[in-house]
Amino acid sequence: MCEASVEPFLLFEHVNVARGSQRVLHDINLSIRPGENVVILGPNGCGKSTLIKTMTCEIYPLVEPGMRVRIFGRERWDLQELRRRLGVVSPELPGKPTLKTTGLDAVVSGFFSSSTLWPNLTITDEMRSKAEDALRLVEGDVLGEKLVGQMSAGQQRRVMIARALVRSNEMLLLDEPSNALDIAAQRSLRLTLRRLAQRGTGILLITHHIEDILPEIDRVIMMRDGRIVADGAKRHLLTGERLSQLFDTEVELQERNGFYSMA
Ligand SMILES: Nc1ncnc2c1ncn2[C@@H]1O[C@H](COP(=O)(O)OP(=O)(O)OP(=O)(O)O)[C@@H](O)[C@H]1O
Repeated sequence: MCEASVEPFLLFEHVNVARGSQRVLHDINLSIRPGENVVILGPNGCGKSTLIKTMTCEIYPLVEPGMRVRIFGRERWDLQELRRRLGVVSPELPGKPTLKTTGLDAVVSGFFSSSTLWPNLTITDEMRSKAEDALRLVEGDVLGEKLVGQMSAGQQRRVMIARALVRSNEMLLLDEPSNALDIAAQRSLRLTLRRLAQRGTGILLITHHIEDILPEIDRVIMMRDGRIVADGAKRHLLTGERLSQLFDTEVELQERNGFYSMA
């Protein structure tokens, strides 16, 4: 199959989004292929999280002439169905009840997009077995029995990735995944994400940590003031000069074994 015939995972045309009375995304045009690995970079408040929330239909664009949103080739989605195809890992837990849930049950709760396994839910053996597989995939087997509220931030993040993967392993959307993780937990999270990318899961990453940009990520989208100001190959865009302009501060970059860091 030639590349041009592959239906994009996401297609945004002339997307504008308001939050409150303020327009925060302006004329976003974006196409992302399934399995593509992309990082979105930009200063605080530039609209990165709003963009992700628009992709997951938590926020809707303004209905205006020329606006078009297609996700997995469709314009209309039942939210539950969309969340079954799209793995979303946000910085927060899905809700307080998650804290009293075991790691395995938290992953199973992903099938229902719920914060815990409420008594009315019907859980099948297949769901449990898929949840165990997902936990294994993030090397979180030992977390199955542990209460989420008693896990470290890094362990919770692993469980949340498994929870996102249990529904789908097509595309994983991660908003600041390494926040609040210590150096070892950040490293192990990156290894987990690299493994997933190498297996064909598309990674769409928002981060403030340059070190989070995996070697497998080859596309960089830069945002500023609610607009996409650059979108292209990592080798062209991930430079100190570009980042200095984007963040309005002097940035020097160094690259080692496919990873970048501030010099
Ligand atoms: N719940 C909200 N209600 C109203 N405005 C909001 C809300 N959340 C965000 N905004 C505004 O939308 C704009 C974009 O915010 P968003 O959180 O998408 O940026 P961001 O790039 O993800 O920021 P950060 O890097 O700090 O997480 C900002 O001007 C922000 O003040």
